[in-house]
Amino acid sequence: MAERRIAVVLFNLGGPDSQSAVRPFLFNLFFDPSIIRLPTPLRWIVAQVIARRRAPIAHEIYEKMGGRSPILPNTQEQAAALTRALNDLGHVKTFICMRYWQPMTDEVVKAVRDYAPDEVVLLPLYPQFSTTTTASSYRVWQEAAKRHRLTAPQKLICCYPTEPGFITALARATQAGLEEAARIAPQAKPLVVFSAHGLPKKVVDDGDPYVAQVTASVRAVASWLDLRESDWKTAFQSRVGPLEWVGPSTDDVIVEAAENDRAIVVVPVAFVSEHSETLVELDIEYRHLADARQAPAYIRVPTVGAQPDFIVGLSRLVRQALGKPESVQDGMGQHFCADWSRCVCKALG
Ligand SMILES: C=CC1=C(C)c2cc3[nH]c(cc4nc(cc5[nH]c(cc1n2)c(C)c5CCC(=O)O)C(CCC(=O)O)=C4C)c(C)c3C=C
Ligand SMILES: [Fe+2]
Ligand SMILES: [Fe+2]
Repeated sequence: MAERRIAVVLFNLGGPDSQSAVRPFLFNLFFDPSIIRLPTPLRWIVAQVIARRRAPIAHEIYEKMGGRSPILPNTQEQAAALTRALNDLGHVKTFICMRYWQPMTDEVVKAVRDYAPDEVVLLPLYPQFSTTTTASSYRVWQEAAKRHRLTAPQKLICCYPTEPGFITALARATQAGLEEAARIAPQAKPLVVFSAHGLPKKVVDDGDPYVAQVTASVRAVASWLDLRESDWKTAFQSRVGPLEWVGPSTDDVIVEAAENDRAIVVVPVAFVSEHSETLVELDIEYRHLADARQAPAYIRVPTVGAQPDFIVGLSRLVRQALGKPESVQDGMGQHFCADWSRCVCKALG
């Protein structure tokens, strides 16, 4: 019998690969109706205006990382590790599909169609579901699949905020961060600051489950580490634009912790690889805030990246979606949740 051909598609955000890509990347982001909820002609104008205004700040951010985002090479490393973890399943090929910069959806859909898979598994590199990330990637994927006649059965893994491999990888890295803080500042009480990308408050009020799922991830890590409530806080970073965003903001929490002589251990809980939000915002800007207030320690825990526990977790999700023993297919047909009892991702339907 011929080997089953499986395509695994990793959804991620993407990032500029040169300084000249910064403005078109920002335009793509702000032209997304999941990010700016306006009708098309107006959204096009608004996206042009915001991209032009934001470009100088974004240029500075990417300059600090050598003029480009490392999100693609980091995602490629995860893709290679995941392919190895799935090689017993048959002929498995992993594709990367970025939302706002290359490789983008049309190109990837055509590559997947040309691979002629028997099954396609769509795996967002966003453990927590948001209308602004997973749902946005999924919508443009479906549109492109129709356009390019990709007809193989497709399954979306919607979210996995408490997937054990993800939680174990994050908890182990946090444990190492706490040990480092104790070595640098043995006298100081540590505070673990779980930091997630924020969202406009209106998006959450309209039913986006992202913040609830971030909270589920945080509680799972805190419980793995046996932390007390006073040992940790959840905070939200990367605010852009004039709207009110969910809080508390990571910078405020860091300033307060530093002023209270806490040793700060920052854990990125919604990013699974390194990019501007970790390497610049957390490592440079927020470290500067902590140093200026003489925090006894400021440790930034690395993202889970290609850590074996995380990759095993991702491979488990793919196996579940392919209908292997522990399949958790829900009532929505093609949609799979790692933990449906906690999942409120009906926003997808
Ligand atoms: C959990 C992941 C993310 C959510 C939710 C999210 C929502 C969101 N983002 C913006 C605006 C920007 N995001 C930018 C960069 C960026 N965002 C994410 C992830 C989420 N965004 C990542 C991984 C990155 C890094 C990309 C890279 O560097 O490779 C940027 C660009 C950088 C900058 O100018 O600060 C913007 C702008 C909004 C408005 C939003 C929800 C409405
Ligand atoms: Fe973002
Ligand atoms: Fe779900």
